[in-house]
Amino acid sequence: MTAPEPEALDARVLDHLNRVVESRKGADPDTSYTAKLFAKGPNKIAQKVGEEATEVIIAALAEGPDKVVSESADLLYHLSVLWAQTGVAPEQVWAELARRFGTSGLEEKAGRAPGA
Ligand SMILES: N=c1c2ncn([C@@H]3O[C@H](COP(=O)(O)OP(=O)(O)OP(=O)(O)O)[C@@H](O)[C@H]3O)c2ncn1[C@@H]1O[C@H](COP(=O)(O)O)[C@@H](O)[C@H]1O
Repeated sequence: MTAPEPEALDARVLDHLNRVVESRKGADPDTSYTAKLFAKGPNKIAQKVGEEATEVIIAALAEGPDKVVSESADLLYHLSVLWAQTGVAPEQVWAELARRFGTSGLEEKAGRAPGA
């Protein structure tokens, strides 16, 4: 799959990335990093998401905005692999984000069951 069209260089790039990631299921691990991650399994994929999240934190606290950009891209890519591996369609995440519009985070927190 080729790069997205220039007019899609906004959040739609995530949909393009997710399709590329899905297309790597069953691909040759010698020619695809994504296929290699799928072959290593859920523990490795989850570990990579944790590592990349930590790298975003380090970038934000000590390395500056350019590094935040590149580490965020690494995190979103690995999250895309995790969604594909767990059978989550990106549209489910988009729908959940959309559902939350109009509800303040403070309001949502106040409505949680005790201890949740
Ligand atoms: N966006 C990405 C992307 N971001 C980061 N990475 C890879 O993620 C890895 C992260 O680097 P690390 O140093 O943390 O990982 P590592 O030490 O090599 O890995 P481990 O030893 O921890 O497994 C690097 O190999 C990066 O190249 C990505 N690999 C692929 N993509 C996208 O996925 C597409 C398909 O890639 P392939 O599956 O490799 O064809 C690419 O065209 C890109 O669009």
